[in-house]
Amino acid sequence: MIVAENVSKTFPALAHGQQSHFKALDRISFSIAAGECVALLGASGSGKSTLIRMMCGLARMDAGSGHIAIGSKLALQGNRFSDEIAQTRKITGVIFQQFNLVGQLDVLTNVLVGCLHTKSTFDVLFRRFTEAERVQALECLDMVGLGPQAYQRASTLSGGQQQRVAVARALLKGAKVLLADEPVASLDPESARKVMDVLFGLTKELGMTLVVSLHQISIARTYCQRALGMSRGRLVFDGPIADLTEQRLNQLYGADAQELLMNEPPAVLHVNESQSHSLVSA
Ligand SMILES: Nc1ncnc2c1ncn2[C@@H]1O[C@H](COP(=O)(O)OP(=O)(O)OP(=O)(O)O)[C@@H](O)[C@H]1O
Repeated sequence: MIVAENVSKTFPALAHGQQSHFKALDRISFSIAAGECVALLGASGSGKSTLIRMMCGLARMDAGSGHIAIGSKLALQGNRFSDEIAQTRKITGVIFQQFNLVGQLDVLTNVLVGCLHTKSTFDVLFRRFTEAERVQALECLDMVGLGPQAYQRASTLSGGQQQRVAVARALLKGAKVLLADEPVASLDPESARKVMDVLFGLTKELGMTLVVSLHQISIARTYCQRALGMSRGRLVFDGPIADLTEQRLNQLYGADAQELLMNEPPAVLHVNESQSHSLVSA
């Protein structure tokens, strides 16, 4: 479902007052099968967000890089967007740490934003949505446990609820691939658990592919079977999350590994795959 081949990204930088460059991604290659749930791990600055931005087609790679394909369509090739990028963007939903909701609009309208790519500029400007779109958006809100909040202003929701609205928006878009960039980093443990339950439960139920960058190892261990581990722009681990030994965590996080493990919240209970998403409470 996702293939990355030889992905590199260099940013301009200053070193000792001189123009220089900084390699944020260095020849990254991996492939992810449909339906997989993969944790993207690594210390701050290791390149996780940059990689996610490439996968969702928000940024270009270096000239001479390989390619990124989503759902057998080419998104990026070398330093250019592919002709097929509209198709890869259409099936890719992105969830950021900072929810990206419009606070003064109601929750339902924020979800309806997920279908903007199917509408004309005129409809978008005047927020003209069909009854069918509204019904579908309400269904998506129900799926993340927020049906009753549909007509509340988005700004009145808690952080965890706002993140679930972002998930509902990706569902309405009909995304087959979900890329989540630190979706629970700013949430308390209980809200984080609810958001991860929704993300994990729905992606399993709908057969979506999930790549989620996380700072909390315990959350990654609870929900994901596989991890990609980044260090200084390089992919240094790709395998079952159970194989992430202390030695490998030291490689990923360096001197911060011990502190990170000591500050980990207790592992949350693994959501039962047969549990319905309707169990999620507001
Ligand atoms: N637009 C940019 N210009 C210059 N450098 C950048 C730019 N974007 C990212 N970088 C650098 O690239 C490196 C990787 O950044 P990135 O945000 O991908 O890391 P990350 O692993 O997601 O970190 P965090 O976990 O803190 O979000 C960092 O050193 C960052 O400063």
